[in-house]
Amino acid sequence: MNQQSPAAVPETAAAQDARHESARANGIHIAGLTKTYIGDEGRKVALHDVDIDIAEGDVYGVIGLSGAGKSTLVRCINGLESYDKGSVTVRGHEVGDLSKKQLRDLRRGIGMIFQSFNLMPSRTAAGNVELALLDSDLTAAQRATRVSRLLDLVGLKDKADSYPSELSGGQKQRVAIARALANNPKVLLSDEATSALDPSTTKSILKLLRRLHDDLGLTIVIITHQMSVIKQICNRVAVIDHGTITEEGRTFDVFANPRTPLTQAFVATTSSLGKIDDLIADKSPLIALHPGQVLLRMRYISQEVSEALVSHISRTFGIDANIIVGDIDVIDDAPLGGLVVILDGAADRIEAAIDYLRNRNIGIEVLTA
Ligand SMILES: Nc1ncnc2c1ncn2[C@@H]1O[C@H](COP(=O)(O)OP(=O)(O)OP(=O)(O)O)[C@@H](O)[C@H]1O
Repeated sequence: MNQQSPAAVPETAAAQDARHESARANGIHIAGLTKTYIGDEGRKVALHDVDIDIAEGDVYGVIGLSGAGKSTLVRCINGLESYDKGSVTVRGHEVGDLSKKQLRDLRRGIGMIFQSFNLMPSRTAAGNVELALLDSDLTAAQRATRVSRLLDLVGLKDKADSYPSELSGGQKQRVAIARALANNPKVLLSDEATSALDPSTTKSILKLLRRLHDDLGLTIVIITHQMSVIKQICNRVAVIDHGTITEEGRTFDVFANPRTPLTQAFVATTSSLGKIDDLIADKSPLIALHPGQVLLRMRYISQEVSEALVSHISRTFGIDANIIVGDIDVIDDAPLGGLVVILDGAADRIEAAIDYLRNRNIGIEVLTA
């Protein structure tokens, strides 16, 4: 395993401390955050004891199923929702302690984009972007120059005079991004911004966000229920389940070694290795196991090709290893290999082979035994 990508090197305690400090000073630091709603159906704990450090410059993903608490988290970050307990600091300011005016200033420094774009149908693309500047000290001419520059930034200069009804979903989201960047925010919150878009438009919007992140030094928080979005753009991810963070880490690490069943299910949606779950559910003859055989899913830092890994364990432990599926992902610029195999041999030899793989930092899931 001689992969040299930074993502392949284990995260050190010093790196974690540095992230923590960056989150507190210039990013988003969330500690012990608890939010309860009191509604017609009684009390509903939407967030429970949430801790998250989003360092300056992160593209940080928060993924969860519907109702997990993602939007509540975003609303706590930009001060639209109060919280019962804990702390939310954005660029060093405790959101819950801010006055109304300070909150307005905070929100000006946080751009937001949504699934539904939230554009005014009666205003052109330029008019929608200009809306975000009406509170500023800029003159009409200065606003027009800035709007034109923003539309250029998102690749829509020629659509300045088009109305939302004349734009595609991807173009509408570009207008919304231009509007979100109008006041030079340091932070951009994206709440399911690509959920209504087809995969290729999603890809182009994520590419745009990545470029804006790189060029403008933005910190971006991506809220999504799609692991493919996390895979394409985020350097770090938190999995939220029923208001609790169940897994958190570098995107590469989470994909290489998903720990909880929910995260494993999310990861499975993005790779052909996930197809094996359908084969199991369908009781496919392809993976019908004889007594003593074990079906194994492995994820490993690529470079070491699948065949080499498989022939090595076969030779060393005197077992047969049959490859069912193999593929390579690229996550946070680092390749991640995956393989599903059936192991066949003496039980203690198979166990020794699995121990060997685990000790070599290969993510292992025994699917059926
Ligand atoms: N204003 C409210 N009053 C009462 N309960 C609420 C309110 N807003 C959200 N909830 C509940 O809090 C929980 C978290 O909701 P939230 O909208 O944050 O989840 P989500 O992960 O964003 O879901 P989705 O992806 O469906 O938007 C859900 O059970 C929801 O029903």
